[in-house]
Amino acid sequence: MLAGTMANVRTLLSAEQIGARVRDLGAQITRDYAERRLVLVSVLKGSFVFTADIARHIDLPVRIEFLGVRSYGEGTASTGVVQITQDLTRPIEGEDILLIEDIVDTGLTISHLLQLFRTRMPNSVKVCALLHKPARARVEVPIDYLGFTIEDKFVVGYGLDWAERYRNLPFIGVVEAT
Ligand SMILES: O=P(O)(O)OC[C@H]1O[C@H](OP(=O)(O)OP(=O)(O)O)[C@H](O)[C@@H]1O
Ligand code: HPA
Repeated sequence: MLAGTMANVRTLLSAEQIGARVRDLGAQITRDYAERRLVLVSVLKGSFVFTADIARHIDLPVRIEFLGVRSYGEGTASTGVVQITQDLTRPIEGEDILLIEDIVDTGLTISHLLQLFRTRMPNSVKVCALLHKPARARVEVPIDYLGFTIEDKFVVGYGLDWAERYRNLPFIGVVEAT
């Protein structure tokens, strides 16, 4: 394919479907975290779109932190090595942490982050993921707030990339072979 040309992407979840689910998740989080010290930790880069959307449906004075994590590189399979590329800017001791993930695929990233965060003495750590791909799970991880369970396909859009491209698509889709 030519650089700068959009591939054929089959829609799996439309912008409307995602929007409705994100609104519901935000309302649920608002109810569950009333009177608590909620910190959303956006697991970059993939979660930047989901974080921006869900944060605006949480009616609480949340703190938002960003954590840079990478384990896929240019390919479509996890390297199994979870690399922190940018850490939080403040301590999280005593706070209620909600990790915001675009996708739980093998589960290796979230599993690593849960272990890391528990050493930092927060009051609680929970997981909010837009997508879950159970067919590829290599470790079981708890997902406290889940948007959608999806089939075993490599997906792009709404923050998710393929070799750093397609994050800007407003829907979630599968790249079709041409
Ligand atoms: O459950 P897993 O198999 O660990 O996969 C999930 C992780 O993989 C992706 O990140 P990636 O390493 O591609 O970095 P990116 O968010 O910068 O695209 C995604 O954003 C999740 O963080
Ligand atoms: O299906 C996927 N798409 C994009 N990034 C990913 N990281 C894990 N799984 C995926």
